[in-house]
Amino acid sequence: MEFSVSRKIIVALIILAAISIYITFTFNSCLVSNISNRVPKWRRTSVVNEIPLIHYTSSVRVVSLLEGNETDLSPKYKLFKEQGLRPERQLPEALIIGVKKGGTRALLEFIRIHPDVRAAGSEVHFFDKNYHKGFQWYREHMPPTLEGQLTIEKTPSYFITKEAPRRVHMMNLSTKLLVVVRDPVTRAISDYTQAVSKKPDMKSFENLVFINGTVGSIVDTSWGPIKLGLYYKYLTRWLKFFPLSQLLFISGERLIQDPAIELKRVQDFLGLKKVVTEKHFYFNSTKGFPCLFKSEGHSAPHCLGKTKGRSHPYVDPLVLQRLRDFYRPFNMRFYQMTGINFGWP
Ligand SMILES: Nc1ncnc2c1ncn2[C@@H]1O[C@H](COP(=O)(O)OS(=O)(=O)O)[C@@H](OP(=O)(O)O)[C@H]1O
Repeated sequence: MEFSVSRKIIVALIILAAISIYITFTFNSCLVSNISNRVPKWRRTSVVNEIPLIHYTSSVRVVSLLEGNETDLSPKYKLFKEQGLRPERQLPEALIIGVKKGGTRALLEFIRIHPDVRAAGSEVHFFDKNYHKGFQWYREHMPPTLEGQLTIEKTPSYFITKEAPRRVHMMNLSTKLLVVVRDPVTRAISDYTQAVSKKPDMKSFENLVFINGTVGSIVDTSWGPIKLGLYYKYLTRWLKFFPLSQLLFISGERLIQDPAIELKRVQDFLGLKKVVTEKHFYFNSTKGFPCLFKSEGHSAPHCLGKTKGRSHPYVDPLVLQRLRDFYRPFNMRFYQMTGINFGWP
């Protein structure tokens, strides 16, 4: 009898437990389904996914390596990208500061063949016209480089800009300075040729060289093409800020006759391995100038553009002689200052 009572109690307890389990389960499922139905569809994705998304978008900016004002598609640059290297823009360590019409473009195009050199393509005019824009602006105009690569820029007007030596010194007192110089008489004619190509109604060279326009009278040193040939004067300013050993003078004449010799001097001066050699050049008889077998931008042989190596107008030999006599003492002074006899007539 006792046994049957306790059996009834156990059965009753089991039934009670089963009922309570059923009620709890049903209630909870209703609750869960209710909550999920109230949450808008766009929120029903996993919260775990949202965290990294927000994190990446807010803290990591995906910047194209080509971002900036220079679109650099050079083979050297593409190679860096392919290798997963991150080049950065640096202020130049070397500058081609002049002289205008000396052969500065040729020098830049020749030296930039070197794998350890990267150059700003166009003249940046930072130390003369754009100085107020600041060094950050200047850096942004430089090409991206890898560690160990040298950044170079050329703006020939730096040589004659009064404030340029102090400004370059302020940027980096170790800046290496390259100056391509050329016989000031030929340089003046080259300068005039460029000016007359833009303004065809200009007076003749002979007319502009002399103060009252007559051959044999006083040379007009206020006329830009003449004034710029007084190299000693501009060099004096640079030597107030830089030792002579930090400047390399390249002969514009030899850069045409034997570019490899001048390029050897340039590579030594810049502390570069001798990579650019005679193998890179050939003489193009149509152009009348040395040209490159290949370079950064071209894989085929090519010469500098039409504005380099223009034919000069005929100039009266008397005027030429008068100008040579005028420049001689100033050239001598320049030879003494640099320790180089450039052999100008
Ligand atoms: N390889 C080669 N090809 C063409 N031209 C050459 C070369 N090497 C030196 N040059 C001489 O460079 C002169 C132009 O000088 P710049 O480049 O300094 O001119 S500029 O100041 O940048 O306008 C340019 O002057 P012009 O002959 O009066 O045109 C050339 O004589």
